[in-house]
Amino acid sequence: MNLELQMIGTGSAFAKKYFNNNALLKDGDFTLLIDCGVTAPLALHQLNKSFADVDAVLITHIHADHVGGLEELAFKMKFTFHRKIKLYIAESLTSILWEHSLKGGLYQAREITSLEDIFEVCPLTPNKPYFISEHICLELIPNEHIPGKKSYSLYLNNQVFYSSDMIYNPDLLKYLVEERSCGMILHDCQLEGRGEVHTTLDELMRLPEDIRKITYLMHYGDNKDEYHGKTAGMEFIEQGRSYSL
Ligand SMILES: Nc1ccn([C@@H]2O[C@@H]3COP(=O)(O)O[C@H]3[C@H]2O)c(=O)n1
Ligand SMILES: [Zn+2]
Ligand SMILES: [Zn+2]
Repeated sequence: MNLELQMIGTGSAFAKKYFNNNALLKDGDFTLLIDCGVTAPLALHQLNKSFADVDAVLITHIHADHVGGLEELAFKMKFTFHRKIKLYIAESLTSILWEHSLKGGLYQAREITSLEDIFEVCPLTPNKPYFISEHICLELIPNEHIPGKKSYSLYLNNQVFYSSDMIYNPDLLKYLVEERSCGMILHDCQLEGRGEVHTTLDELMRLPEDIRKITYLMHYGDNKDEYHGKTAGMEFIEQGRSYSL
């Protein structure tokens, strides 16, 4: 596939040791930022990067650890870099993102009155693949996360499933592996407590071995190190490290 995935953060929403669960997906010179949480500017800075290195941003759902850095990104693009990058987002979320999340901070008469004043908005229809660069094919898969709130997982190049935030859905994982040649799963992983809005480690440990073998854990809490060797063979994705896909 020849893509590189670098998690700029691997933490759960309120983790303090890890940044928000956001990623850079690189296809040669093209860099997609997958989610842009509150900590994204600092996370990039600590990797000697900045929003200047980002060519497009994709949003999976509207929670601060996934969109909270967009205000800074937008201001930087508009007034520092003078560049409009592509915003990939489910069509169902475009007006919600502006009206309920970004407008309060970004609105400026005659300058910024809509998402389109900042981004080249690319609304995506779920369950439909889109080539967004030469080698990145992206599909949004609707998932269950928060009651009444739309949120999406990603399926990359018909091979890699990126859960973003979702409750346990083993049937979806089995379907992707058995019917759609999925060879890698990056899954959110709540280490403790009941999985009311996320998937828990206990739930993932119930998956069949062939699925666990290709499952990597992300969006975890600060005490992740206590769970090394206690994950039924599933590896933790490491913040800052680059993975070849
Ligand atoms: N019903 C809810 C809703 C939200 N939350 C917490 O808030 C976080 C928002 O970002 P997240 O990454 O989806 O994780 C959520 C829960 O930690 C929660 O614990 N229970
Ligand atoms: Zn989250
Ligand atoms: Zn969330």
